[in-house]
Amino acid sequence: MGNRIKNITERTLHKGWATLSEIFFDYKMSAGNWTHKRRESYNRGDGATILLYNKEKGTVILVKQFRVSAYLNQHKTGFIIEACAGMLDDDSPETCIIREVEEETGYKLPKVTKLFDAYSSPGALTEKLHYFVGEYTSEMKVSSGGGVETEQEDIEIIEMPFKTALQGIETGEIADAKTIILLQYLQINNLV
Ligand SMILES: Nc1nc2c(ncn2[C@@H]2O[C@H](COP(=O)(O)OP(=O)(O)O[C@H]3O[C@H](CO)[C@@H](O)[C@H](O)[C@@H]3O)[C@@H](O)[C@H]2O)c(=O)[nH]1
Ligand SMILES: [Mg+2]
Repeated sequence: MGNRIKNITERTLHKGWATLSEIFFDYKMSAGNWTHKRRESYNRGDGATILLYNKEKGTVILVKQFRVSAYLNQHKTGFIIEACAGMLDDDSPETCIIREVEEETGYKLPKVTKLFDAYSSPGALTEKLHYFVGEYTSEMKVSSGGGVETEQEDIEIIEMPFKTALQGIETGEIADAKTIILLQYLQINNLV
């Protein structure tokens, strides 16, 4: 196919908590002619997410927090039920997710299993999300969780039957893409 992208330039439109950039590049169309494109791209770094499950109890642990973007886009309450997740900052995905699980849920996991990476929304975000699953037991609960207070996090921890979570996808109570992907991964692979 040859190189179809050249002359990429980037200009920062807004640098705040994350960075919104304007990207210009030359793009060779399938027909062979070159075009000039402009795209906006939002960069808040990469992240990691994990679904905690307990096979014996048939349960999963999810977290619930207010997400203003969903609230602005028709979610009834804005309180979204999600798999635990966090931004990598300078850590490896595995170190990040073990830290986030403890901060958000209070469980300290000795081991996690990496599944795959996926771009969260490649039309608009740079973000690549690293997906994990991990088995939890009650002995792994070391603190109350709930998030980091200095970061104003206010996270509710929800332990629920795996079947109830699957039903939540059908009813719309669970409406977060990474969470649906992970629940279906457990289902397809008969892990719970
Ligand atoms: N001040 C400020 N704080 C922010 C802003 N946006 C987020 N934060 C805060 O930054 C922290 C980020 O928390 P994390 O647990 O690291 O990330 P997350 O918000 O749960 O996001 C995770 O899931 C997302 C997918 O749903 C992923 O997009 C993301 O990469 C990460 O994995 C939270 O305290 C959040 O309130 C902002 O614009 N301003
Ligand atoms: Mg988080």
